[in-house]
Amino acid sequence: MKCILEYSSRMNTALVIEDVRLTPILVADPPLLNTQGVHQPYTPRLIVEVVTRDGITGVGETYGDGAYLEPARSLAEALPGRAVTDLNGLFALADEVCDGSLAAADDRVDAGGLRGVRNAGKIRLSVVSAFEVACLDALGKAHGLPVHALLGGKVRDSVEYSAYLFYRWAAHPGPGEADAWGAALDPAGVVAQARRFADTYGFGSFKLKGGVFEPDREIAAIRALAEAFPGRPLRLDPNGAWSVPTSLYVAGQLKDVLEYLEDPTSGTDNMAAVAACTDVPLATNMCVTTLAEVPEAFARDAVQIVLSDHHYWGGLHRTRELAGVCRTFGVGLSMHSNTHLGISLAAMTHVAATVPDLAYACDSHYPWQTEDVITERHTFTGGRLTVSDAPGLGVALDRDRLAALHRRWLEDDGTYRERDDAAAMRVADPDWTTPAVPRW
Ligand SMILES: O=C([O-])C(=O)C[C@H](O)[C@@H](O)C(=O)[O-]
Ligand SMILES: [Mg+2]
Repeated sequence: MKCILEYSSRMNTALVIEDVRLTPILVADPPLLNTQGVHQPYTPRLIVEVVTRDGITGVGETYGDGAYLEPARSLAEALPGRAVTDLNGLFALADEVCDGSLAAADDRVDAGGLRGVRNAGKIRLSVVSAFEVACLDALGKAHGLPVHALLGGKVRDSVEYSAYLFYRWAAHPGPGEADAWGAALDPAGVVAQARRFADTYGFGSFKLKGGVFEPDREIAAIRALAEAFPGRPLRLDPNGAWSVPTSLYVAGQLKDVLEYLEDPTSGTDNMAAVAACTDVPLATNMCVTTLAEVPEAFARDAVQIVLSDHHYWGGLHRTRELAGVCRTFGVGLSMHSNTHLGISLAAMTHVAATVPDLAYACDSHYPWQTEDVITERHTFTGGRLTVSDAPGLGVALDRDRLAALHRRWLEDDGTYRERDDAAAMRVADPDWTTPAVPRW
C-alpha cells in the first residue's frame, strides 16, 4: 500500500509542468490559389512545448498569426505548477488569463476569410488546443502510452486522407523559384496534379480548392477529374464564394460525381437554402466552426458533414465531443486541414483513429509542406497514415529545424507573420482586393 501511494505521489509530482516554451516559426508554402488570393511564400505556425518536472517534453502546434501569440504567452506563463493531466482545467485557466490579449478579436470572419467566424472564444480554443496536445504527448510519454490510448483507444489502425488539389502558379510572384509541381490552372493541370498525388501518396479521393475561377471552369476541372479517376470520391470547395443560385447550378452540373460540395456559399441561411434544393451533401469548415453555430445549422439541415479542425474546436477531447454531437444529430464528421506540420498531423491522426463513424477521408495540406519540425516526416501509403502506437504522439522534435524556422520568423520584417493571401496576390496584381461574397 505504502509503495502504491509513494508511486502515485511521485508520478503526480513528475507530471507537474515545470516549463513551457513557445516558438513562433515561418514555414515555406507554395503559391496555392484560393478565392482570397494566393498563399504567401511563408506562413506562420506556433510550436508549444510543455516540460514536466521529470524532464519529459510534450509538443503541440497551432496557428501562428499575431492574434494567437499573445494569449498563448498568457497561458504559457500561467501553466507551470499545474499537471499535464489537468486537461479540463486548461479551458478555465485560458478563460481566466487570456482574455486581456483577446480583446481586439470580434465576430468578423477570420483574416483570411476561409475559416468561418473569428471571435475571442475560437482563438482561445485554437491556442488551448496546442497546449492540450502537448500535455497529452507528455502524459503519453510518461506512461508509455500513445495519445489515441489516452483518448479511449483507436478503432482503426490507419486513417485515410484525401488529395488536396489547388489551382496554383509555378512560382511565387517576384523572385520566387519554381518548385517541382509546376502550374495548375486548367483541367489538364488539375488532373496532372491529381495523378501525381495518387502516384506518390496513393490518395483515392480528391478535393479541389475552388472559388478561384468562374464556376464553369471549375466544373470542367471536376469533370476532367471524374473522367481520369472514374468512381473516385470528388469534392469542390470554393470557400463560400458562390451565391445560392450559383451553388445550385454547380450542384446540378456535378451531382453525379461529387461526394460533397464544401462551403459552396457563406452563412447558415445560404447553406440551408442550397441544402434544401439539392441532394448533393454539403460539408463545412466555415459555417459550423463553434458550438454556438451548431443548433441552428443542424436544426435547419444546413450542413450534412462537419469538417472539424482540432485547433479551433479546442483540441482532441473537444473534437471527440463534437463527434458525439454530430452522431446524435445524424451529421457526418470528417477533418479539415490548414497549412499544418507533422505535430498537428500526428494529433489529427490520433483523434481520427478514435472516432468510430469517420466515413470520409480527412483533408491534409501536408504534402504541400516541404519543411517540418519533426525528425521523421509522415509518409502516406495507399492514401493513409498508420496510427502510431509509440508513446505520446510518436513524433520527435527536430531542434535544428525548429531553430532555423524560428530564425526566419525573427528576421521577418512583419510581412509574413500574419497570413494574408490578398496581400500576396497584390504582389502580382497591385489592384487586387479581397473579393466580396458572393463572388459569383
Ligand atoms: O478547407 C478549407 O476551407 C481550407 O483548407 C481553408 C484553407 O485556408 C485553404 O483554403 C487554403 O489554405 O487556401
Ligand atoms: Mg473548406
